[in-house]
Amino acid sequence: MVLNPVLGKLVSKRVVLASASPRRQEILTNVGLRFEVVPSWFKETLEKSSFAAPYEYAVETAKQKALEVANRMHVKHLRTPDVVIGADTIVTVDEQILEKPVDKQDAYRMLSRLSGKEHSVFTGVAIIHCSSKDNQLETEVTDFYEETKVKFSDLSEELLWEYIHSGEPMDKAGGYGIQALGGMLVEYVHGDFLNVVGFPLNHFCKKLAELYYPPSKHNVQHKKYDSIPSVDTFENLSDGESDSSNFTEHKGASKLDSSGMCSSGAIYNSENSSSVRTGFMVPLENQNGVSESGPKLPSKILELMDGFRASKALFVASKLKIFDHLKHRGPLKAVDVSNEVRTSVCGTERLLDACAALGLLEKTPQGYSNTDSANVYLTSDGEYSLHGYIIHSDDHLWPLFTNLESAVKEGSRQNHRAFGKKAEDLFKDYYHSEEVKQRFMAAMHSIAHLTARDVATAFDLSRFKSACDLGGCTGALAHELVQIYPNLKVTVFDLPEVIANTSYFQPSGQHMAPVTFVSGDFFKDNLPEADLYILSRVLHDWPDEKIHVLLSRISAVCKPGCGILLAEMVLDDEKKNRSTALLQSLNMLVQTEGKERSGSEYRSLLEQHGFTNVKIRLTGNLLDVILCAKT
Ligand SMILES: Cc1cn([C@H]2C[C@H](O)[C@@H](COP(=O)(O)OP(=O)(O)OP(=O)(O)O)O2)c(=O)[nH]c1=O
Repeated sequence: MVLNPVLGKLVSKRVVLASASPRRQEILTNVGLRFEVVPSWFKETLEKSSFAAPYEYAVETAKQKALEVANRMHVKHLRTPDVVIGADTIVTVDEQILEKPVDKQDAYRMLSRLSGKEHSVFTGVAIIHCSSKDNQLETEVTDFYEETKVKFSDLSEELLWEYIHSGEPMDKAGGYGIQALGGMLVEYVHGDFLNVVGFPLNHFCKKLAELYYPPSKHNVQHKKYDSIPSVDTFENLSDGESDSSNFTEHKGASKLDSSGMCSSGAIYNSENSSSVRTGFMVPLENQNGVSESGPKLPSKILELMDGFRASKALFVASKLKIFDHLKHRGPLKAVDVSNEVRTSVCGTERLLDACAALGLLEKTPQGYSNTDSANVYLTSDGEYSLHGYIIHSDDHLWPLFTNLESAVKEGSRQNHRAFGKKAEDLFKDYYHSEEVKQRFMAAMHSIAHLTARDVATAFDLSRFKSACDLGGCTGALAHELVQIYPNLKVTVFDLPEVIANTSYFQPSGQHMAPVTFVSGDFFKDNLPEADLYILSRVLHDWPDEKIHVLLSRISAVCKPGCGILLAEMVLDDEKKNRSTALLQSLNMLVQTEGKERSGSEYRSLLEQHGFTNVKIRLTGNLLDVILCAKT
């Protein structure tokens, strides 16, 4: 495998990717590189006009991103990394630099400029080698850029807006993602595709080859690597796929490293005395000083195997309210946290370390503190707190999921096994035990609040004068709707036990437009009159028979032109791509008679009750939105 020697040079180094881009992380993970992710705080505000060419801007931004992380890690965490990688992707058209759109209008402006034209995508990359001398950070910077040309077809206004409403453009340079829906806009690509997605892997490998395998004296004519050098270029390294005599296969050489990772495989020997490490795994040296390395780590599978550990660490830290304590009192040492939350010091320290490694906390010599996102999402009073949903996940979903195997075998919910109660009785508990009710409502509120803006703006709803959110619970979506559409009167309709407990969740503020709460059962009682009926995360609770009952009741009170708005995780028609939604469907299997459905399945259910013109928007947030009208 000829590429291994290049990336293998990074195996023994502490490598940091100074980027929050999930695409960059994926590209580098896919080739087996092991690295930490520390997103850069460098603000992308360099003066563009001061650069002679656009790529210079991208390269300088990449450099500043990486240097910021190198400095921060050195100063703040006293952990100097060996190598920090930074990157910046820009799109240029008509001599203008396009970065990520700030809002939907900005995305529209960018995409309409790109329509029907060829443009360039530049990614600047900086590889910073760091060392520490007398406690001073020393850096050696290598940088480069890659250009790829992309041509868009002519984009109609409708397609353009549909694409913008999908939510995909917002975190991407030029306002599109070639790797997903944006691929549909592209007529041709000239150059490295991965460069467009955010990281020019091929050029990166060539750069590493230049750095780690400079041309030898007898080979000086090769000043630069125009291709990724084959192993021969690396001073007669043997390739595992060649039949060189230096290659010895060691069957059964399988060991666990300290992190529990398994490595097995071949030994590669080099001509000179220093052993050359190939493969992406931490090499194991045998008695002759020859390093062994095995096949590429199945990192995705390992991540899935460990997934439950990470979930449980998050659940326990949330349950112990560690994020709340750290928000108000941090940074705190492990011993102080354990005193606050009355837990063992050794257990708490391990939990805190795991949370820090998972990116939920920051660890410094002063102690542990919350990351920004922990403050926003994990504290119980954070602006978009998910605390309620996390506790619900731990107390309710976790026991249900431990019975997934039975659910799959039997094809039905598992409340009786998980809680010793039938689902119906459990449902009564939701509303008769104060504690369970509050927990459930807090969980529903968490998700509704977090998704409300995207649900409310997925379509222009300004033509509706009144809306009724059936099963609208705490009114999180209703409040968002009245903010966005000041002329819309919104009623929340839910069971009396729910309505009686909504006051705790109401937003404060003098200028909040009112929302009306009405109690009732949408399967039995008269539905309030409205132009638009909203069902958010309701239909997925029920089997088709019950949905028909509900839709026929809505259809009976809906006048022509009135509509239904559904907010659900919508599966793709082939049910193979949207893993979050597919896992949510398993979640429905273990606890309800419902399931997640595809766009076509929702369309068919709605059309059977006279609702047509069914439009579906994928928001890119947790919930997708479907709008239809009664004919
Ligand atoms: C053009 C294009 C860009 N992109 C992405 C790559 C980058 O992640 C992003 C450009 O923004 P960048 O500022 O380069 O990167 P980022 O903000 O995502 O991450 P960071 O600054 O922390 O490194 O656009 C795609 O995913 N697909 C595409 O087709």
